[in-house]
Amino acid sequence: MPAELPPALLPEVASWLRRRSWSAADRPVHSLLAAKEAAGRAGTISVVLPALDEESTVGAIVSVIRRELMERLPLVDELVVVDSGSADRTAEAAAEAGARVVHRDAILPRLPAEPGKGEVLWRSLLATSGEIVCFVDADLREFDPAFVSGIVGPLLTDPGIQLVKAMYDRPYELPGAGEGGDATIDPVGGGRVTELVARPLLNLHWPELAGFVQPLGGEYAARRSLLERLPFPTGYGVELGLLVDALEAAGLDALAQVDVGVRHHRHQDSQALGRMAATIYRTALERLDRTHRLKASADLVHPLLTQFTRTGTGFTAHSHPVGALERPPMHTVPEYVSRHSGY
Ligand SMILES: O=c1ccn([C@@H]2O[C@H](COP(=O)(O)OP(=O)(O)O[C@H]3O[C@H](CO)[C@@H](O)[C@H](O)[C@H]3O)[C@@H](O)[C@H]2O)c(=O)[nH]1
Ligand SMILES: O=C(O)[C@H](O)COP(=O)(O)O
Repeated sequence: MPAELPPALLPEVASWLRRRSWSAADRPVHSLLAAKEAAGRAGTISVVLPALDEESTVGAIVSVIRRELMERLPLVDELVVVDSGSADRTAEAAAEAGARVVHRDAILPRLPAEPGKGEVLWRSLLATSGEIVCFVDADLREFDPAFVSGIVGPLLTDPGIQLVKAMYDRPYELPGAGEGGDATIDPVGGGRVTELVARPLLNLHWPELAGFVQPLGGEYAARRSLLERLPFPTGYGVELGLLVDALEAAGLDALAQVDVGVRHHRHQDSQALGRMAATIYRTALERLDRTHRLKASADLVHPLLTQFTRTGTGFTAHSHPVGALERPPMHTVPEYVSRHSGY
C-alpha cells in the first residue's frame, strides 16, 4: 500500500489506494485455498498466457504455475497457452511444460483471427471455463507464482472485487544486462509506454484510475461475468480498453491492485513501442468519443499527473500539476506591436 499520499490526489483515489491496494503477502496462499473451497464454482480459476513467438520463456512460466499452483497447492484449475500464430516452437515448449495449448485459429473458426494480443485474450474466454480468468504475459523471466496467487487473492476473498491488476517494479534490462555490463540495467526505467502515454492519458481523462501503478501490465485477473460483458480491442489497446470499460461497468471500488514484486520481461524497441502507443492513444480516443468524455474531462479535475516510486515495501504517489496556460500570439501584445510598428 502506498505509504504516503500527496494532498493533491483526488479524495476518491486516495481512499481507493488505502482500501484497494494490497501486497501478495497480505493473503497467504493457504488462506486462498480455504476461500477458493468456500467459493465453490465462483472460485474456479483459469490462467491464460497469450503467446507470440515466446519459445524461450513460455515453458519456464508454465512449469512454475503447474508445479507451485496446481500440483503443490491446488489453486489453479486450468492453464492454457493461446498461441497467437507463432512461427517458433512456442506451442511445443508450452505443451512440454504442461499447458494446454490452443491455437487462436482453432477457437471460433468461423471468424478469421485478427492479429494482436487482444484478439487472443478475447478468444481465450471461449477456450476456458474458470469463473476467474487470470492473464499472464508469456515473455516474463524469473517468474514468481505470486504473479498469479497475488492477483486472484482479492477475487477469492471479496465478492465485491471484479478486476485486479498486478503492480511491480519495472527495471529496464537490455539483453545481456548484468553479464559484466550493468550500464544496461536501469532499475526504474521500464514501462516506457506506460509512463509516456498511458498514465498521462488516464490521469487527464479518467482521473479515478490515477491510482493504478501499472495500468498496462499484462498480469490481471477478473471475473468471467465482467470480462464477457466488455469489448476487447484486438491489439495492444486491450489493457487500457478493459480498464476504462471495467471502471464504467463496475465502478472504481470493484477494481484493485496487488504488489507482486519485480517484473522482468523482454523489451521491445522504440519503434515497436511507438506503434503500441499509437494503438493505445486511439483506443482512448474511441472511448472518449463514445462516452462524450473529452469535453467533460476538462471539468472533472484540475489537471494532475500522479506517478509512483517504490519506497520500502510499498509505492509512494507523487502528484504534479499539468500546465495548460498559453500565451496569446505575440502580435496581439501592445509592446510588441509598438516595437515592430515600423515594419
Ligand atoms: O500479437 C500478439 C502480440 C503479443 N502477444 C503476447 O502478449 C504478451 C505481451 O506482449 P509484449 O509484446 O511482451 O508486450 P509489452 O511490450 O510487454 O507491453 C506491455 O503493454 C501492453 C499494452 O498494454 C500489454 O499488452 C503487455 O501485456 C504489457 O507487458 C506476450 O506474451 C506476447 O507473446 C500475443 O499473444 N500476440
Ligand atoms: O508497458 C509498457 O510501458 C511497455 O511495454 C514498455 O515497457 P518497457 O519500457 O519495460 O519495455
